[in-house]
Amino acid sequence: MIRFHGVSKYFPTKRGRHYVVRDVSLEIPDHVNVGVLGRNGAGKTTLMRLIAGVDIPNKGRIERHGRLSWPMGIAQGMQGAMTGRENARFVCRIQGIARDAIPEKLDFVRGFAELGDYFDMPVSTYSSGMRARLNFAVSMVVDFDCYIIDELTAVGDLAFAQKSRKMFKDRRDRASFIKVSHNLKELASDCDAGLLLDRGTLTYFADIAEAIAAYRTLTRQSA
Ligand SMILES: Nc1ncnc2c1ncn2[C@@H]1O[C@H](COP(=O)(O)OP(=O)(O)OP(=O)(O)O)[C@@H](O)[C@H]1O
Repeated sequence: MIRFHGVSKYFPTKRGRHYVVRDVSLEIPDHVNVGVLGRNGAGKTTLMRLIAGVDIPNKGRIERHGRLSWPMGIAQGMQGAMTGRENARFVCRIQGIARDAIPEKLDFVRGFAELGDYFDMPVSTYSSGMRARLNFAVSMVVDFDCYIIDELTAVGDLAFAQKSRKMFKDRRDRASFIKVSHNLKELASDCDAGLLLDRGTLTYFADIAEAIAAYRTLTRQSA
């Protein structure tokens, strides 16, 4: 369960504060796959960073129960001077994976991220897509209760995105996700519930179809 208690997040601009969320209180239940909707620049990436705890609110707090992943999909979070293998090994260690289980996890990451020989080269030599695939594959070796996914389709090609979606389907009974996507068809088929972000307000819909309908109304109004 994730609970927002009076959460505000803003960025200072020349014209004053730009609010991504303003005084938001809501609850995201456990075991529910949630699709995050919002227009370009609404603040979806910032919201995912807040939920994952890699960014903090200006006001209020976010209560989290269970193990949440870091934001996946974006090409961040890996040490450029270290190789993909070293990064993956480091994460395995800090996440408490048994030493003798690590080689198998590293093989999985190398294969899943489709890095080939680059796995043993510094991450600074990777393309942003390769970094994001590494980030994604590494998070898959940890048993999180909830995965925070920011635009998976931006991670790589369609085949990678499909493979990743299948991975979540296979884990459905033990893990859920909160994901941002501009692909409404994908959200409708993969998610149970929705979060709609618009001009500082964040609304939780227990039914993804209702969230998509509200988002469509919003985009029609601003068209
Ligand atoms: N570090 C920052 N400093 C100032 N403004 C920022 C910062 N990070 C984001 N913003 C602004 O906050 C708003 C939300 O950005 P964010 O990237 O979270 O939106 P988004 O909904 O994910 O966008 P998109 O759909 O285009 O990917 C944008 O207007 C952006 O310019």
